[in-house]
Amino acid sequence: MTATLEQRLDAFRRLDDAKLTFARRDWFPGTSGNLSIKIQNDPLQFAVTASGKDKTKLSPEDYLVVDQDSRPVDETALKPSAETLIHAVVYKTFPKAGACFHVHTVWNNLISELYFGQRAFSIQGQELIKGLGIWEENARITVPIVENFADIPTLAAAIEKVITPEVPGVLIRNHGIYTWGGNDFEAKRHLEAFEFLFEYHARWLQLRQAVVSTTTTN
Ligand SMILES: CSCCC(=O)C(=O)COP(=O)(O)O
Ligand SMILES: [Zn+2]
Repeated sequence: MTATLEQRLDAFRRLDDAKLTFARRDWFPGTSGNLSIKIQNDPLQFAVTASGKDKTKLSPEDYLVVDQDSRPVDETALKPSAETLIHAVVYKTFPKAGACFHVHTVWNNLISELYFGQRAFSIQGQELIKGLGIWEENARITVPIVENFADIPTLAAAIEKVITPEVPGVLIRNHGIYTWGGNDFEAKRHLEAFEFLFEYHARWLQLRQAVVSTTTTN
């Protein structure tokens, strides 16, 4: 069965909301980023941003619906995001995922490069970890980091190997983050929590270094 017009319009409207919210935060520099909302599981169909668009703007040609092979469901001149395969991997790996968001920010890029050697970024004891749906005392999270392969099937396969149900995100080295959730509200909350944790940690390293330099030179 294919998605109804009502389902598509609802997904497009939700994508508009998420897109404008993230655009206001400058989370789509240079047309980067892509967003999707799942419409149905069996067979998989999801609405995804069209490739190369200015994501700070709204137009009638912003989204299209694709299938489990990342192919458009309808005849269209629009091209799905170049990274649609990654969204498909998320939905196939986690059938309960209902939305998947990808942004490039300075903070997520810095953390992805700083910790690429360990292939993971870990952080503990931060309140915002609860924003990821993890409520245990003094929780520690580990976000996997993959190489930024130019070949998207290779990148998608690398992501498929490292994503886990415990932590709803993956960093791509010097590229950005993919995060997901049961619906668009949850995926947005996860993205905001990740970005807070990345920025906090990067700023903490800077401040700590500044304090160490001051105390050793005085
Ligand atoms: C100029 S950004 C390079 C491609 C990318 O990483 C991205 O997120 C946007 O690609 P899309 O095809 O979804 O516009
Ligand atoms: Zn990207």
